[in-house]
Amino acid sequence: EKKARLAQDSTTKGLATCRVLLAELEAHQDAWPFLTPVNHKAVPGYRKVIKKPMDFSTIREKLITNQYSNWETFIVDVNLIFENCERFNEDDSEIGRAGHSMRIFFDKRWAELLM
Ligand SMILES: Cc1ncccc1N[C@@H](C)c1ccc2c(c1)OCCCO2
Repeated sequence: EKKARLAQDSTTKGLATCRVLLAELEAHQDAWPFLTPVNHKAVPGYRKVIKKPMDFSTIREKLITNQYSNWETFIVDVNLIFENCERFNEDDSEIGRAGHSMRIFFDKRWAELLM
């Protein structure tokens, strides 16, 4: 509850938990569309439609270079991946389904680890 949230917030423990969570996301079988930045040359229209691209390798780089002040700023970037996916991909598509699967997994795990 509140006390736990405060304890998790800007402590190193909160960010160490983000590393655990990110490793689980990267290892998930449905992570494949989200592991590296979308190459806009390979995906026509992506650069125009998606204003704030994000992917797991970029999040990892930001974690390593201390660009997240707390776990909440980390969560914002993870959710950006799923929002971008829903915006660009049909729900009934390979990548769309992978995005929904990853979001369900993520929502469950961060609640268990960080709340
Ligand atoms: C997350 C996302 N959203 C929209 C489009 C692509 C992606 N992911 C990228 C990594 C990707 C996945 C599948 C691809 C692809 C690129 O290359 C074009 C050829 C088809 O295969």
